[in-house]
Amino acid sequence: MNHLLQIRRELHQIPEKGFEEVKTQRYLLNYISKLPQEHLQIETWRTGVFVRVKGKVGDNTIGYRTDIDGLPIEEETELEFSSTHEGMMHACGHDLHMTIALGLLTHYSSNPVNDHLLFMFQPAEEGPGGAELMIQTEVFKRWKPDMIIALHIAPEYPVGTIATKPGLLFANTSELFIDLKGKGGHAAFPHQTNDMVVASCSLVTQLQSIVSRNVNPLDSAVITIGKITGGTVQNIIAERARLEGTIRTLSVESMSKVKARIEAMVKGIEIGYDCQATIDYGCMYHQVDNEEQVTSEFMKFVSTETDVNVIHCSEAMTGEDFGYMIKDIPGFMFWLGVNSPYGLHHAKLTPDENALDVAVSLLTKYINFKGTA
Ligand SMILES: CC(=O)N[C@@H](CCC[C@H](N)C(=O)O)C(=O)O
Repeated sequence: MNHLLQIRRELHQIPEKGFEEVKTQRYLLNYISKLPQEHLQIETWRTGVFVRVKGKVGDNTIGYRTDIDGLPIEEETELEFSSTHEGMMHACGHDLHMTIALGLLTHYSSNPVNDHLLFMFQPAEEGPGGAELMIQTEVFKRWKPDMIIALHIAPEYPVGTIATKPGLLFANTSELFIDLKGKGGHAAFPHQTNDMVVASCSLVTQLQSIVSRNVNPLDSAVITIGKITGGTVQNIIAERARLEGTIRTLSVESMSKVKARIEAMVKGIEIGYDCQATIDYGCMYHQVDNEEQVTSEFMKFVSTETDVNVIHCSEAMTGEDFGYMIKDIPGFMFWLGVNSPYGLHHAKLTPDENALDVAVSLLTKYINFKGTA
């Protein structure tokens, strides 16, 4: 079997939650330990790994980041190499992202370029967020890259397509957890209670008006409530309910505005339903803002390649904590076409593995170009 396929399939079987990527880290370290070590320096950070490939001249450092965590989804692909971890799946392509990073590292471990390369295997992209913490480490500061690259698989594009743009690519995100506490009681005596199922339904409905009525129609925002829990059994009025969701905005300012409106509505629910509410914003990610010059240069580079097609895409409401890595260091992220009928975060996501060779080959050419310039 093709070497990259084998890595991808082995990693696919062991998806783990953010900061619990113990087997994944062991797999990565074991793989890296078998590469020629002469040019490599390896450091771990929590469940992540840094690998530096010392350059031949070594004034500059090119960073390459992959995320390594999985998602709490029960896989339904029926692939023979499906997840062996119940209720967990690599449903956002991080198994492919890691494989591509290992493919590049394998090549550069015996073929270093002039520049140093820094590979970052970053935990917890799906939450609670590893990038912001990883760049605060002493190791990152010591090996600080001058530019950083990352990719994300794109199920909607065919294999051989790369899509990106200079400037804003991914949105600002904030998780959203709202807990409501009222007064439970007998289903037959609603007048003696404050029903948190009714309160939560009303709140979910009200939240829908924020994007349609409070955000400039020429701007964009999303409020998604992905999970509601409340109550205990069908004939008891629920004392508690919890809403879990996420907020997405295309500007930092809109995020503050959306949050202010949510807070006002939650206050209204407290008064209207005589209950107590708490809001927790969980993890928040800074927008992915591709640096204009390096992204344009990359797109131009890809356009000269005959076997890859580059598209100037629109920004997306997805979030990525990679945004923190390129906040102060020039860099970019791009979409890699993997042609899956099912999208990201879907239990039947089946990326076309031919995209692995496309990415490794393209990025090897690009890093050679940048790293020997
Ligand atoms: C690429 C991608 O799908 N990223 C995730 C990031 C999630 C951040 C956080 N857990 C949240 O839900 O806000 C995404 O859902 O866009």
